[in-house]
Amino acid sequence: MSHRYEGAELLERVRKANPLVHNITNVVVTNFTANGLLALGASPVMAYAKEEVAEMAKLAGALVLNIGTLNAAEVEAMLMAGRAANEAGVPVIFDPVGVGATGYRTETARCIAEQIKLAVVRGNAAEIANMIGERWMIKGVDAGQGNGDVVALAKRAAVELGTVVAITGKEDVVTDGQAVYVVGNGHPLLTKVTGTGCLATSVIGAFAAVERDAVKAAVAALTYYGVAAERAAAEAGERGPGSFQAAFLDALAHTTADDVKRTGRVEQR
Ligand SMILES: Nc1ncnc2c1ncn2[C@@H]1O[C@H](COP(=O)(O)OP(=O)(O)O)[C@@H](O)[C@H]1O
Ligand SMILES: Cc1ncsc1CCOP(=O)(O)O
Ligand SMILES: [Mg+2]
Repeated sequence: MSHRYEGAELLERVRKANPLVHNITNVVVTNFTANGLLALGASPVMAYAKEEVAEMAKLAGALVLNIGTLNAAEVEAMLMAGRAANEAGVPVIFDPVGVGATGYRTETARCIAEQIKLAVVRGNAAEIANMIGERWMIKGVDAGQGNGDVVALAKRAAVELGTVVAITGKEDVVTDGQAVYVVGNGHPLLTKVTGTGCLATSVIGAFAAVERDAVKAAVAALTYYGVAAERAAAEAGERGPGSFQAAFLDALAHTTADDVKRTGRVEQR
């Protein structure tokens, strides 16, 4: 069964609603994330101070937490923002960047997952595995993509974490532990531009702001994202990662619901 059409409709809903997405993210990807959300048609804000995060999270359509360059003050702010979002019914999306690489990242990510009700956790296969104490190879080395185990991993993680899990890679897997969707769109050049995973997480946030079914939101977001990447690669891929990055921002703005309908590849497993 295909959810392409529903996904296309969600893209239009995001653009109509222009949802505020509150990001507490890392220093590497901040500008790219804001520009990517603007290109999509959402409204980004980055706010980190403990004096204001709760207020901002309550105002937002979604809260995105990303531990890419974490430190103690930021983690404290994430927990405050997460609690406020939970109280206000604002969906919280989590990107466990680099979990498994250091004990601090692993402990922090698990603490956030325990204390905050998360709508979606989005990471690569190694990060999601390490979230649930399974030791997969760290990014840069094949973490199991293509051998079918990613679906099983995503289901185990969704059950254990009690949330929707999205594992990205050559194919993206989205599951709540029961229904499983695999998105085939994307392009290898995405792995040559830093922040494309982090931006994918924030784009899921924008879709979750307009769709409370987190599986639907994540599938629609990642399909749109992959379709835009294919368009950018066709436009500028020959020139390399720099041109691709600019073309990708343009494609995020220009990809329409109709493009997603025509070229989105979503499969239910
Ligand atoms: N080999 C690949 N082919 C096509 N798309 C890919 C490939 N690897 C990753 N992607 C896409 O790149 C984006 C970022 O995913 P990923 O690289 O897994 O995140 P991260 O940077 O957090 O590790 C996702 O949209 C994903 O679908
Ligand atoms: C390079 C780097 N180092 C800490 S966070 C970060 C960005 C990671 O972004 P992504 O996971 O989207 O490639
Ligand atoms: Mg990442």
